[in-house]
Amino acid sequence: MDLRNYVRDIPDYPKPGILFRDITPLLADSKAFAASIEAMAEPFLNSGVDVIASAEARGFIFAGPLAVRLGAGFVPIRKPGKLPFDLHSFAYELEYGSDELQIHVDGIKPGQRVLLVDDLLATGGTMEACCRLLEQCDAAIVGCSFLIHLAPLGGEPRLNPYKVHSVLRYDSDDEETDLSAQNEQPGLPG
Ligand SMILES: O=P(O)(O)OC[C@H]1O[C@H](OP(=O)(O)OP(=O)(O)O)[C@H](O)[C@@H]1O
Ligand SMILES: Nc1ncnc2[nH]cnc12
Repeated sequence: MDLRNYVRDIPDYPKPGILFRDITPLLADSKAFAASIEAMAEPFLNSGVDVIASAEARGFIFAGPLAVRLGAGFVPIRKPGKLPFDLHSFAYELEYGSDELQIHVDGIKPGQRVLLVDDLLATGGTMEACCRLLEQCDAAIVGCSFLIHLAPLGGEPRLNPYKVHSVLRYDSDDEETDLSAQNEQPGLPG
């Protein structure tokens, strides 16, 4: 199944010059959604993941099913004003302006093995903030798993030294690579 066929490109959204990768057609198709979860989980099946952590909102869509698939718990990372207990916070710069993410101080126990999940890696600002929050929790970060990686936006180096896995890599606005297909054997169904 070619998951690229389920990602819709919307030019100039949410502002001129941005090519928005719309995953709603993929989410609406049960087989494409299930294949996405499987491909995001695959490198981490034997990694002893205790917890999936993810930032709202689109990350949550993938984090819940991945937690079930990997036999792990789920811990939310949220925008300010959403979590009720004591918090770790991390403020970070976006392309324009700044934002902040938070996690409960007891969401992750020191040493727990955590996989971070999001739908898409662009500049890496969101996932880098998640890494900093997990470091405040003394978590053992197993890696970061994405459905989509927009490689030209330079997010991956910001996640060093952590393992980064993505299912669909886009190297330019009109070129895409299905990384899962690179591992398939020619002639075998898949
Ligand atoms: O790598 P970055 O440049 O940080 O961009 C990636 C982030 O952008 C999107 O979230 P968005 O902030 O649009 O919020 P949403 O999940 O609520 O739609 C996406 O879901 C990632 O979390
Ligand atoms: N180009 C893009 N498409 C969809 N979501 C995004 N989040 C950040 N950049 C994005």
